[in-house]
Amino acid sequence: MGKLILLRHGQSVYNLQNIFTGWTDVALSEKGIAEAQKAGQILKAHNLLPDLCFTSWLKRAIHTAQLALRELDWEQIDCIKSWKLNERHYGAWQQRNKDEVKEEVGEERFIAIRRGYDTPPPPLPDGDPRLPENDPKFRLIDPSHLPRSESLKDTRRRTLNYFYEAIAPQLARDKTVLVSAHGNSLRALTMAIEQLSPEEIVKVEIPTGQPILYRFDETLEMLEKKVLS
Ligand SMILES: O=C(O)[C@H](O)COP(=O)(O)O
Repeated sequence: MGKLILLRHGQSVYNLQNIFTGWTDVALSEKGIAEAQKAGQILKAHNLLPDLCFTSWLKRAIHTAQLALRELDWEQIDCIKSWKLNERHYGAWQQRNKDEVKEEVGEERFIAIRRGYDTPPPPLPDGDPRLPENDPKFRLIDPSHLPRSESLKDTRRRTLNYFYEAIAPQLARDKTVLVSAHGNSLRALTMAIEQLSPEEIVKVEIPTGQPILYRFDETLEMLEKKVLS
């Protein structure tokens, strides 16, 4: 079995401003660029040269992969992009300040939605300019698949389908695979890989720009997890 490296994008400009991002396509901050470059240096120090990479359709993840691979002097590999690795869709919370939302809904509901498993944020209403169908980037996707809000459970369904369909076969071919994605799309994958319960996933935070290495047995059971530094 190959090796899997999960990498959450570097800090984005919305992370910096404490704003819910979800499918909003924002750039990396200066710190985020430095974190992505550092991730490449960390991979180099551990002698980890990916055979191929996967990213979402969002530029903070795409740029993180590119910056890390440039740092590794390893830009020739294929980078396959899928919207199924996008961040969880944060519904009507997208583009809103996290503290203001917390104040409005109360801490308990805020944590249940933000870190819990099956409660989505309120969905985007009809006609909202933040709806994915208004973003030309998503014009090729069947509109019935485009979310208006997602729980972690919804995010897990699409990321895990993609994992088994596209990523796991590469691991079975002994490839070293880099996946550059997002806090919650990676929490969804982590939950499945580490077989965590809905109660356990509440406490899991994925740091920006820090590669996480997994090794598996022949049946894709996790053998080892290492947070690389
Ligand atoms: O989409 C976002 O706002 C962030 O990427 C992740 O947000 P969270 O840590 O609040 O879930």
